[in-house]
Amino acid sequence: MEDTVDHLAHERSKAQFNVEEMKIIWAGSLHALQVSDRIAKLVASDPGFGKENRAVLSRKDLFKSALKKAAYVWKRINELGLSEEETSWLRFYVDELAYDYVHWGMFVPAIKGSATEEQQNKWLPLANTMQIIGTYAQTELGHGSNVRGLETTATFDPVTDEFIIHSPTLTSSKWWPGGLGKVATHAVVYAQLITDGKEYGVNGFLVQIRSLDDHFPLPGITVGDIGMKFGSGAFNSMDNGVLRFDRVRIPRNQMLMRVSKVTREGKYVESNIPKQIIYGAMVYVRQTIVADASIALSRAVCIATRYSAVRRQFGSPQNDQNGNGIETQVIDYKTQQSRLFPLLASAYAFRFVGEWLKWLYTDLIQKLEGNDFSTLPEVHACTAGLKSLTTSAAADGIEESRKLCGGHGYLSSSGLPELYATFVPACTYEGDNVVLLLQVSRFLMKTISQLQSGKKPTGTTAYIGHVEHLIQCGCNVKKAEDWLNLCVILEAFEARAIRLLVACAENLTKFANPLQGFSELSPDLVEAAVAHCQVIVVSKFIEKLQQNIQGIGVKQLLETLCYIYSLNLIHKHLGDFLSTRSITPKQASLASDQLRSLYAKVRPNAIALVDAFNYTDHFLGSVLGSYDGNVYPKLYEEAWKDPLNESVVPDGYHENIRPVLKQQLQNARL
Ligand SMILES: CCCCCCCC/C=C\CCCCCCCCC/C=C/C(=O)SCCNC(=O)CCNC(=O)[C@H](O)C(C)(C)COP(=O)(O)OP(=O)(O)OC[C@H]1O[C@@H](n2cnc3c(N)ncnc32)[C@H](O)[C@@H]1OP(=O)(O)O
Ligand SMILES: Cc1cc2nc3c(=O)[nH]c(=O)nc-3n(C[C@H](O)[C@H](O)[C@H](O)COP(=O)(O)OP(=O)(O)OC[C@H]3O[C@@H](n4cnc5c(N)ncnc54)[C@H](O)[C@@H]3O)c2cc1C
Repeated sequence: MEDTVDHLAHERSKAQFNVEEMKIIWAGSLHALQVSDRIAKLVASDPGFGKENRAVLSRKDLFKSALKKAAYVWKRINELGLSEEETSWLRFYVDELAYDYVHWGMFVPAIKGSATEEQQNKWLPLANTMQIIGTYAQTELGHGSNVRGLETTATFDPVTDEFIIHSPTLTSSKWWPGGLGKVATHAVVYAQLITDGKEYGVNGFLVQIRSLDDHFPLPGITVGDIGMKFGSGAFNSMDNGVLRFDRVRIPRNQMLMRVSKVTREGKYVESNIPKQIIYGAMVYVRQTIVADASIALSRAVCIATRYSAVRRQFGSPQNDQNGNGIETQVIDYKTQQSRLFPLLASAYAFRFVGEWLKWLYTDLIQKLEGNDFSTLPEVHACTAGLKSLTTSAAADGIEESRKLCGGHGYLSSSGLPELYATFVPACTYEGDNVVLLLQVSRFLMKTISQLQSGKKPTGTTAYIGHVEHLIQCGCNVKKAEDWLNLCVILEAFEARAIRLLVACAENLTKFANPLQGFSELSPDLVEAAVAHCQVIVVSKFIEKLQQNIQGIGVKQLLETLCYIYSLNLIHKHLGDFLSTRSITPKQASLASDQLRSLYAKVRPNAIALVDAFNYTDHFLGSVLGSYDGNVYPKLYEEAWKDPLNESVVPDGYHENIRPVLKQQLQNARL
């Protein structure tokens, strides 16, 4: 008989805050919570969205199952007449990577951002109804980070009014685009534009790659899948592809011409729109990846927290003299708390900074519509930096969550290995995390150099305008409780960031060649960029706390999490804080003392804090993280489902086990 006991009920009863209100904070609004909750339940109750066996499917079967699910998603969206908001929640909860992620996540945004109105009117209706399926073909075998170095060419032929798309070398083969391998019918292809014998840099072109009748590649096109990727399941449901062009002709009006165009006569004409708008789809996606990071991390933390409350090891004070009695919940070990609770705090921190980044991006789009490009550099730096910071931390956090679950965390049924394998490439796609931090540092060095000309930094760099104060100020913390002051914390982060940035700027002046200086100092520049991004996350968490937060205990708990996020970072980056004299060694030790008290405050609320994510068991996909905490029967049951257990004596016994055993027996007799 099924066990219906809630093994975590006691934990839930200890919560000191209103969980339902916290769910609203996490979701962003009551409306968002209601819609997401409704769609989560819809997905969880529909067998068409079941996700059993993913880890044991062969690549072909996994891909086929992802195709089936993507088609079913599309069918249900249309049958139910879901709104755009409901649709995105549906895809989110279905939780299976397929071509539709890149179609909706990159192909459509690339057209929206880089095509003219006329082009949008032609292509968007086709894409929006999935009469065509698209991919984003930028990266090549030889070049990913260095977009300017792409080799694919698009040469204008004035005789036929066409572009000739060509892959001149092996390394110019497009490599990685998602959905390209087996599904996409069209691609936005990034290529070097050549007209009238001159090169005009990278531009986007809309190219049909497969027939809409029989799905065969069009003449001149070679296309296929790039092969198995890291981990079982995970990104292997996606057909990341390779694509080569042998002088493929497309009409001139399939160059995406919002930013610049080629006339009928072959003249290249630039508009007053910055060229970087061509990279707009990347800015958009980087912003969404910050939200993905908080989801992926919160999912891992939810699993690790629930399991840590169920799992017991060693004796406890309640034991009798013989050591008999109840063992200690591993969540009560201080080491477990010091590893787990900062991750929990980070999940909330990333959620809030992601929410703010979405606002910043929406604001940019509105400004662009009015031809105001002033915030583009800052938005580029924020999306690049926060994408880098949050994905690196989330990937590390998922792996730490696996370790927090001990041996069982290594089992596929814990959900953690696949979550890690699916999420870790976010550190690479949409820009390698180090390359992106170098972009941030370039922006910051520019901001600092402009101080001399009297330009006042604004937005996320406003603190750089207070350079004199921040270089001189000292931290006033004298006892552990003094750290419970958000202004003190923010100033310590700002002081550390600015001191690292100014040191970099000063060191750069020692090089006659600025490019060489930038390259020599790049490790320091990356560290300074991280410090700046941490200022953003901490300050946005603090801003969140200043909003009208309802519900008993909710604000207090969020404050506790904000302190944990910040003080743990001080602990982790102590070298920076000490070497810049932003804090003293004594203050560092007081921060550690305060962290211990903060962990004690979180402990009774830990389960409720992960319940506030409102994840269904279907979405979590973990026997260790299920809501009821009924871990052991689920683990036991799951093991028996493995294909190896379909037969008692394994296939191959007669060929490969029995002869070995016999030989051992014969050897022993000799
Ligand atoms: C059970 C199942 C388990 C499931 C579990 C699910 C859980 C996981 C959760 C979520 C997973 C969701 C997965 C979703 C699927 C995702 C699919 C992935 C799709 C990936 C797509 C891609 O990767 S597309 C390719 C992206 N490529 C890159 O990002 C390349 C990086 N390189 C660059 O961006 C640039 O080339 C670089 C900026 C590095 C170039 O440098 P450089 O040549 O020096 O600079 P230049 O080009 O000349 O620029 C000069 C100038 O322009 C400014 N600038 C640069 N870029 C931008 C920009 N994007 N916007 C605005 N401005 C820009 C730059 O700062 C310079 O400015 P100035 O200094 O001159 O002022
Ligand atoms: C799962 C997945 C999905 C993807 N989907 C798509 C897609 O749909 N469409 C698409 O076009 N692309 C896609 N990509 C490609 C992705 O965008 C690139 O892999 C990414 O931009 C990194 O580029 P790269 O592979 O050339 O890395 P490289 O640049 O070769 O990086 C290798 C190493 O060199 C370092 N490095 C590189 N340049 C510098 C520098 N200037 N200074 C210091 N260090 C440097 C990096 O830090 C890294 O450690 C995908 C990739 C993955 C993994």
